[in-house]
Parts: sequence; structure tokens; C-alpha cells
Amino acid sequence: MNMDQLKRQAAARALEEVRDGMQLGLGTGSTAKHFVELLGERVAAGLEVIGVPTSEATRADAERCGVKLTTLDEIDHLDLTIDGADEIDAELNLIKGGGGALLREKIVAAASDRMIVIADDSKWVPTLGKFPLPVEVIPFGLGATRRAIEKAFAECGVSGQMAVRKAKDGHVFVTDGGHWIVDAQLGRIADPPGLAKALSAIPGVVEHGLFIGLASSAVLAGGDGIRVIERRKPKGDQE
Ligand SMILES: O=C(CO)[C@H](O)[C@H](O)COP(=O)(O)O
Repeated sequence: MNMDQLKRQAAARALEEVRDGMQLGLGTGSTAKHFVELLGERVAAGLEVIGVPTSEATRADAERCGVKLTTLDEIDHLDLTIDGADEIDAELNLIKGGGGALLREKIVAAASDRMIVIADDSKWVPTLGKFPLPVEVIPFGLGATRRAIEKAFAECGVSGQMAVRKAKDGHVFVTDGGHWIVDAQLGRIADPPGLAKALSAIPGVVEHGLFIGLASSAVLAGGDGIRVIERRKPKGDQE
């Protein structure tokens, strides 16, 4: 089975958790896209749900698949968010943002009672950090923000090259919110909650790709089948 088939399997397993009437957060990326497509098939067969997309790309996919959409201004909470991840550790801390949608993804995950992360099992890691950590920044004052980020890294015992993300056409990648992303090659993040806190305190940082205490469970599809890992601590508990 290839990686794309594994992603679709994880998406299909998460779909089993969806019930009639649910308000859903819809993630971004190739795995989340499988989920939206499979959800669309269930909607065509009569399932009643409404979704909040985490990116303009997911909005377009959901519309194409016939999934009804709303916003977090129109509803007051989400029952369940299903989203992919770039790395997942045993505490269900995540690195997200490979697709550049981390800001909306975090807003949606935080507004959701539960978040299920879906992935092929290559995303399961002993320690976060091999995948470059995305940090979404305001373009104004980028030099100062980068220096503050470097200082936060040093205080948290990590270091590595930083690069402003480029789109395929070579221009700076601009997020749905109009911001830029700095990708940091840290290799190993020993204390993800500590680093998350330090980055959140920097004025020019809009958001970062460390998702701490947000995922309720992870559905990992691999050659040996599907594994579901449940979070041991309640949502939002970062200790
Ligand atoms: O965080 C994300 C987008 O911002 C994605 O969920 C993450 O990059 C995983 O993507 P894929 O499912 O394509 O591997």
C-alpha cells in the first residue's frame, strides 16, 4: 500500500467518529483532503453535518464535495476537528503547518471539543523537530522578529537554520491570513511546551506550528494496519 492509500485509510477510520448533526473542523493537507472527499460521499448519502474549513484550499475542496460550510462567527463551538500533521509524538504534541495553514488550523482545533489527527505512520516520531518548525510571522520588522525567535530558541536549548518559506513560483509564500512563514530546522525539540510558550510571547510571531495539548487522538495508518492512540491528559493540559 502506498503512502496516499495509507492516508486515505486513516481518513476513513476517523470518519467512523462522525455522527449526524456534528459541527466539524476540516483540516488542510493531502490527508485532510481525503477526509473531506470521504465525508462528501457520506453527505451525498444523507449525513447531515456542517464544517469550518481551515484554509481556502479546504473550503474549495469541501464545496466541490458538497459539504455545507459555516464560520466560527456563526456557531459557538465545534464537536470534532479532523486534521493531518507533519510530526506526532507520544504525548500527541504535533508539528503542523507544512501546508501553511497552521493559524486557522490552531484556531479551529482550539474551538473544537475533540481533535483527531490522521496520518500515515511515518509522521509518528520519538521527538519532534526533524520536520522544520513553521513560524508564521508579520512581514513588518521581520529582522527583529527573527532575532527574537533565535533568542527564544537559544533559551529553549535549540538552534538551527531559519528560512522564509518560498512558494513553487519562487516568490515568498503568503498565508491565507496575509502573513509569511519562517521554517526553522531544529532537528530535535526537547521541550515542545516550553518552546511553544516562548514563541507565542514574541510580538511579530502570529502563530507557530507546535500544537500542544490540542489533539485528543491520533489515527495512524501503516503497513501493519491502523493504530489509534488516545491522549491520556485532558484537552488543553500542557503539563
Ligand atoms: O499542517 C498541515 C497544513 O498546514 C498539514 O496537516 C500537514 O502539513 C500534513 O499534511 P499532509 O496530510 O499533506 O501530509
